[in-house]
Amino acid sequence: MSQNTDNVVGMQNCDKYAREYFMPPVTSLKWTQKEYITEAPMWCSVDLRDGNQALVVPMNLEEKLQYFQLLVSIGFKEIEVGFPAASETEFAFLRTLIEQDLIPDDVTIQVLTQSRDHIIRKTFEALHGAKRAIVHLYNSTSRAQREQVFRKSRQEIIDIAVSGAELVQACAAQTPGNFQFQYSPESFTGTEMDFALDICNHVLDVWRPTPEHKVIINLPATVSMSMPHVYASQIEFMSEHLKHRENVTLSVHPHNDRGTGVADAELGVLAGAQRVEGTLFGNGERTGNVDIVTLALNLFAHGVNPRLNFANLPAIRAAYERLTNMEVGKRHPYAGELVFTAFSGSHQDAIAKGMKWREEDERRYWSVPYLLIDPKDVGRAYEGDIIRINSQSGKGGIGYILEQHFGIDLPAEMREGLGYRVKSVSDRLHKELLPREIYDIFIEEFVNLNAPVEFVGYHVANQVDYLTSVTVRIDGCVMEWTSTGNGRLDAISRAIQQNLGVAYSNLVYKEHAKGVGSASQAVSYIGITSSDGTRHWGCGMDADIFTSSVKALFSVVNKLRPAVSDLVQERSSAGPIRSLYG
Ligand SMILES: CC(=O)SCCNC(=O)CCNC(=O)[C@H](O)C(C)(C)COP(=O)(O)OP(=O)(O)OC[C@H]1O[C@@H](n2cnc3c(N)ncnc32)[C@H](O)[C@@H]1OP(=O)(O)O
Ligand SMILES: CC(C)C(=O)C(=O)O
Repeated sequence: MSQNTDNVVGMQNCDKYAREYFMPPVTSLKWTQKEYITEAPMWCSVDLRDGNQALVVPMNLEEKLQYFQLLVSIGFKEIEVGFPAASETEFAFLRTLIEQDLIPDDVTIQVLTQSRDHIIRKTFEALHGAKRAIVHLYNSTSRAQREQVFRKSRQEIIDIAVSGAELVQACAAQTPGNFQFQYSPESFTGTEMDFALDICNHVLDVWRPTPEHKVIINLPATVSMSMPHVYASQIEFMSEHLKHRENVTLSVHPHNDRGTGVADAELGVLAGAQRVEGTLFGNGERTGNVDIVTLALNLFAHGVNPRLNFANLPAIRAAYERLTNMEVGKRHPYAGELVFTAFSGSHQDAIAKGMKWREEDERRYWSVPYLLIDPKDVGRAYEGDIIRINSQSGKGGIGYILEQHFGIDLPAEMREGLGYRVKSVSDRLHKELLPREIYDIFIEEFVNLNAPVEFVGYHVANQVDYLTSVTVRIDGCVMEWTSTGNGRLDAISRAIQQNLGVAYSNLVYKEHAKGVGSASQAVSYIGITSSDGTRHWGCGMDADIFTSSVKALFSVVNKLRPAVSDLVQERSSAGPIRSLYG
């Protein structure tokens, strides 16, 4: 349903934009029948060229060398290393790679050149002795570039491409090294499809690819102009009509002007592209090139081996940021600081339960709610990365933090009270709470509470009716209370109720160990229901398991405040609380 926007002012000049792209004359769109990409495409990193040419300060020689090593370590087999005719640094970098034999045998370098004689000749000068290199020739083909920049007819633009292709071929024949050829009709997305096809076929007719010497035809979304399905249709059209198709490697090179670089690349591959050019984290001109990290990990998340290694993504990101001086956004897919983090309560609850469900049987496919992939697979830790706590958080997440960081496995009922307490602290302070701060709130609110009634010790006189005396200190006075019960804890509980005059029921108990070996502690939780029907919880920690439960009992009794404080005051003035030493 369209909205009436007549009264929305400010953007009426949208009518100056036409859609300067060209839908191909297709009758069938085979790519629409495919559900997902079943195999990783060939990847070509263009970080050191397209990425580098977009930096405020392009990388120096040493930085380019380090970046090259980074790309090799990730597993790129094709790397566009630069535009050797552009600058001394670019030229020297290529010479260094070749002369110092820094290119692994399974890696092919690629260089870009305009279709201009002196630029092509300079490029081959730089390539002298390259073991394997792709020479990437381009000229602009879009209607806008033909009319405004080159002011040439279609035929004249074809002539630029063909003469460049011929010179590349001639230079390759005279230059020591092994060379493969690539052609890009630059600004392809603004080019009429019949013309894009025509110019590529002219270049292919010059290079005449064979199975041994395939040619790469690279169809760039130099500027992304259409919705991704149009780009996919363009790729499929080219794929189906290019000459020598069986000896052509079809490549895509999406930019991200419309924020759809990843979609363009994925649909382009569905539509027949066998190769993708892009950069780490999408660095590149304007809004960048397509992000290969995202593409690769999207495949990974579909159970397809991306054949690039991002198992230590934080280290790759750090190297990228250091060398390019660019920043990866906090919500950048897979790599951003916050992309595996849930602050909100219902997400945290589902994640914590989902993680447990999978821990029970690791053969289960990963389907943890809200987490597309297992953060550990890209080098992220669960601790500190997944669940973080602020005023939007809930008991599930808070319980998860205490369990993961401190081995505290709270009873479900107890989580709620702590949850509200932690949220309110975060809300009041208007900040995220770190695990240690949450633990401190837990300790302060629930653990080994000893005021107004301090537990000092206990003695069990017999095991028949569990005659037990418990020593306490109130307001500096030490006293001993005695009672029987159907167990030691019950006897102590009765002693407390009789001597303090409090009444509670439904005592529930849970305990577990925390830590291992001599440092291990017993952690006990006790819940009671006071006479007004409210549930209260306390926790005790001690090296001795029974002592921890007594401490838990005293903690919860002390939490009955103000009731207990009042009773203590009343009773001590009336005298029935007998002091031993006071
Ligand atoms: C979409 C892309 O990313 S394409 C890659 C872009 N990258 C770069 O440009 C970075 C490296 N470039 C450079 O350092 C410089 O541009 C150089 C060294 C290559 C060339 O420098 P210059 O000749 O001084 O300048 P410039 O690039 O502006 O040249 C413009 C001329 O080349 C022509 N031209 C531009 N691209 C091409 C091309 N691919 N093929 C043929 N001619 C071209 C223009 O029409 C213009 O012609 P004119 O002189 O008749 O007006
Ligand atoms: C040279 C070409 C492939 C390019 O970088 C682009 O069109 O974006």
